[in-house]
Amino acid sequence: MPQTVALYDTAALRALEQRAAQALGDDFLLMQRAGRAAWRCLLAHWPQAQRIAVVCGPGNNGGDGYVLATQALASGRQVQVLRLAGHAPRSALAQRAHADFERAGGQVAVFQGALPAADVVVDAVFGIGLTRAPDAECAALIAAINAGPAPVFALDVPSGVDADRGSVPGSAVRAARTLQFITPHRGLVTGAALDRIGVAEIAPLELDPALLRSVPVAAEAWPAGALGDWLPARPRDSHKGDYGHVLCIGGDHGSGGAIVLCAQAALRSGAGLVSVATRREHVTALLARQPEAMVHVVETAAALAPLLQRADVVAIGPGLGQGGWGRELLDAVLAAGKPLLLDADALNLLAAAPRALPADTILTPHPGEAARLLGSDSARVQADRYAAAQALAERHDCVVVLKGAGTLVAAPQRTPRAIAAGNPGMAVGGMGDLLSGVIAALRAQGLAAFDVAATGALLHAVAGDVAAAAGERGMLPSDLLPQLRRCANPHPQA
Ligand SMILES: NC(=O)C1=CN([C@@H]2O[C@H](COP(=O)(O)OP(=O)(O)OC[C@H]3O[C@@H](n4cnc5c(N)ncnc54)[C@H](O)[C@@H]3O)[C@@H](O)[C@H]2O)[C@@H](O)CC1
Ligand SMILES: [K+]
Repeated sequence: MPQTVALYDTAALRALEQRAAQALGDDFLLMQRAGRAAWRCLLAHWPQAQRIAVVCGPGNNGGDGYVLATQALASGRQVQVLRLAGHAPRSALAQRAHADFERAGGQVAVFQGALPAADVVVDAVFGIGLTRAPDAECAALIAAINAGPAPVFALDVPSGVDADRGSVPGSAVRAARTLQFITPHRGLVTGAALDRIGVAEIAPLELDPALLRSVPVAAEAWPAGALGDWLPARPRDSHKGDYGHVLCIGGDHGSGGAIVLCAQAALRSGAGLVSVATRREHVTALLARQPEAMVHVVETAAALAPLLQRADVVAIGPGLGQGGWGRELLDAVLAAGKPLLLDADALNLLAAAPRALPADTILTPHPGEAARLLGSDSARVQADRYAAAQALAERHDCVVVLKGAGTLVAAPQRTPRAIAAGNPGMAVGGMGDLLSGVIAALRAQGLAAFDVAATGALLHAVAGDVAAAAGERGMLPSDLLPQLRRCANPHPQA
């Protein structure tokens, strides 16, 4: 069964590169391994390709490209290497790889605005050494790579993507496949990178695994297969009291749907009991839709008090609004000190009036909400999702689930986790309300806050992927409800 996957940052990779070069006695060996592994990967996936275009940059990523091109030449393929006028090989290793290519009879053309016709285009412009947004000339090269009909095979990183942050500071190559060298990069599992990377593969370059253990892990990716390791068991002699009582609070005037979805998701994720505290006008519709929910009219904090007492976990925010009603209920919830999840307008209320949160509170912001909590803007949050999630977790001493493509889970002093599941069909109103219910239900089943945040986000994403089999466009949050049940039971008993 696939487990979580260790992800590394570029600082760790640089350290590894140095140690590996020392161990090997010649740092060019690693580049040769990279270029050759890339050539084997190209052959494995595009065995019919005869015309190979290789676009090389000035650094060692370009060097990998020259090694690949030399291999392609030796195999008798038609090879066209090109680069920008200003991208002559700069590093000693790239110069060596370039010299080998020329010695083998290869020629390098300067990019004049168009790429040659090719069956595969190899992107070796920039790897982990990207330091700034590509300038206009480089952006034109990237645009030409993206515009062609040929599939793009990126070496190490789709050029223009920040391998640590997952952001695209200017323009970036959109690859069909990316072969990462040595380790998976932490940036390539979140944010804008996900729309550039295509199918991701790793070439470990025969490095001693002990070397890899000598550098710190920057993040952990949680793929679908990890879900079964984290979902709590359901003993055969258990009863509803063993699975906790979730209280969902929200649904101000005109916003009833959000709290219905939250409660339904909590029920479909295995909570023993689910209560809802909402406005009177939503009660009938909610009960008609979901009779298993215990629905309470709560117009004041006083009416909430007995419900809070009975709850094991509280989820507040979906459809809560930012008026007096929502504020009063949020204040009462914070004072109660129960295990807590804050979402949507509860987060906006917190941003407007910051205050201490109970230990292990879980926040589930989208980038806009995270930005409001940080006094920033969504573009800056998206420019470094890891940093934003960590800063928010530390500011409020809580667990943060930063939603969006490649959802991140962060907490103080913990290695961040990146959810390696989910799809753009989930970009629709109401999906976040489901996530609140899922996480609250799993918390009620006894998981610790940091683990429950990642497990819940993964369950939600995997259910989204199963539901998307019928089509991403037009997928609704309620389409995920039956899939939540299916995915929350990955090992049905015989
Ligand atoms: N780290 C490792 O262990 C290994 C690295 N290898 C390759 O080496 C790469 C890293 O090489 P480098 O450190 O030379 O970095 P890159 O080749 O990614 O790029 C660095 C070069 O590009 C320039 N540059 C950066 N951003 C630019 C921009 N926006 N516009 C114009 N020029 C820009 C820099 O000034 C520098 O000359 C990896 O991605 C990988 O492909 C492999 O050879 C195998 C082993
Ligand atoms: K590249």
